[in-house]
Amino acid sequence: MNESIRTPGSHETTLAPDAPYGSARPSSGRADAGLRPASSPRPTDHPPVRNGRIGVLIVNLGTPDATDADSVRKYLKEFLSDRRVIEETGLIWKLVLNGIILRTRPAQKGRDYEKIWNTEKNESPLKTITRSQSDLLAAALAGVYDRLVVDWAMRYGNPSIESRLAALQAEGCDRILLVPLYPQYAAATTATVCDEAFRALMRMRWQPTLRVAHPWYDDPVYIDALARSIEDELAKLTFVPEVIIASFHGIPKEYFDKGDPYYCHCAKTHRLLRARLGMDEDRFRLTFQSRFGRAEWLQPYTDMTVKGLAESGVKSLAIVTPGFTSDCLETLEEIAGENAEIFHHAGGERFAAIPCLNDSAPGMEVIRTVVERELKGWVGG
Ligand SMILES: C=CC1=C(C)c2cc3[nH]c(cc4nc(cc5[nH]c(cc1n2)c(C)c5CCC(=O)O)C(CCC(=O)O)=C4C)c(C)c3C=C
Ligand SMILES: [Fe+2]
Ligand SMILES: [Fe+2]
Repeated sequence: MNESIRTPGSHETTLAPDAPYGSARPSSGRADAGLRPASSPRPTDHPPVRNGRIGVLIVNLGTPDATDADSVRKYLKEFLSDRRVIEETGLIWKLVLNGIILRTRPAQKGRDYEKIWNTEKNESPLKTITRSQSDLLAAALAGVYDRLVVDWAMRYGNPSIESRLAALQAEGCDRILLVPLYPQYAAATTATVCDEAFRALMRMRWQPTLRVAHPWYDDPVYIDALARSIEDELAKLTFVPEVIIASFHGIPKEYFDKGDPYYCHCAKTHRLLRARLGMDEDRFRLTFQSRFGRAEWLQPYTDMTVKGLAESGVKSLAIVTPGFTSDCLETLEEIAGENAEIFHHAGGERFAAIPCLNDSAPGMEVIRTVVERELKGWVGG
């Protein structure tokens, strides 16, 4: 198991059938005894199966194992071959993916990952933070519930969802709460975590019962945690930003047109957070970042907004990224790096990127609230 696991020790039970399978004592008294042909084989007991524990698996998007082009290519190939992410599956897309994207992007992105890499642990910040969230969640719940095992996985790359579900099952978890770490639902993020988990279950004889956490885009605990963290971070700055942008990862506009609720979830988070911070729409903006490919994505785009604000005379700007549960390439490199540069080039003077909730106390309060709510009926009274 990962380091984060709390092992409840003696609480597991080892399940064996109440009587040897196929026991054919002539008058066993069992209701089905008469149904078994006299000549039926008599296998021995099935192997002991541990059960009775409850698993919590938190899952984030994924990240390459290293910054070299081959590692990034492997990660991007898995990611961009997911039909929940790129719905286009035609020959032209396959040619573009294999002939252009996977030839050029891995080296480029590898250099970007190098800028933010956690050299001490030799892994990306997304991995470091997700592991820490799992460890802290396990510690917070340790004294409250027995029989609980907390673990973490990545949708793409390692540790895989399949490997951690198998590990939880081997630990005796016959009920598992899956927590895709996305406050706002999108098919490209939340649904693909569920797809992957259920694909793993397809290969299991005795499937654990699975629950999936509901997205928490409008949860008062989440909105309050964001607001408190933004207020604290703003108080640390040497300037008061004229404008604050709430930048969410985008999706293609076509996915929204087809019914994905992601835009609505982001818009609601933004509206509630703006109200909680007491700011008007000019001061606290909603934008979408990380556009990929040439199709239209959700608008307004973050980079164009940042440039436009600087060009129109805004000198100080802060960007928050409430859709990311932890800092990653998209916040540390794209926002704190690229967008800071765009702002300064266009005439801006003071720029701040506000950290994500990460494994901070308010951030952990959000994850813990979501988990405890979803565990109701499985634990406690
Ligand atoms: C937070 C929600 C996210 C949504 C929605 C999302 C949609 C989405 N992403 C891509 C393409 C890429 N995203 C990449 C990185 C990345 N994306 C998210 C989150 C969401 N993506 C995170 C947390 C990360 C960072 C991972 C890390 O290691 O730090 C990348 C990889 C980097 C790159 O090559 O630019 C791609 C590609 C699409 C196409 C999409 C919606 C359809
Ligand atoms: Fe993404
Ligand atoms: Fe809607």
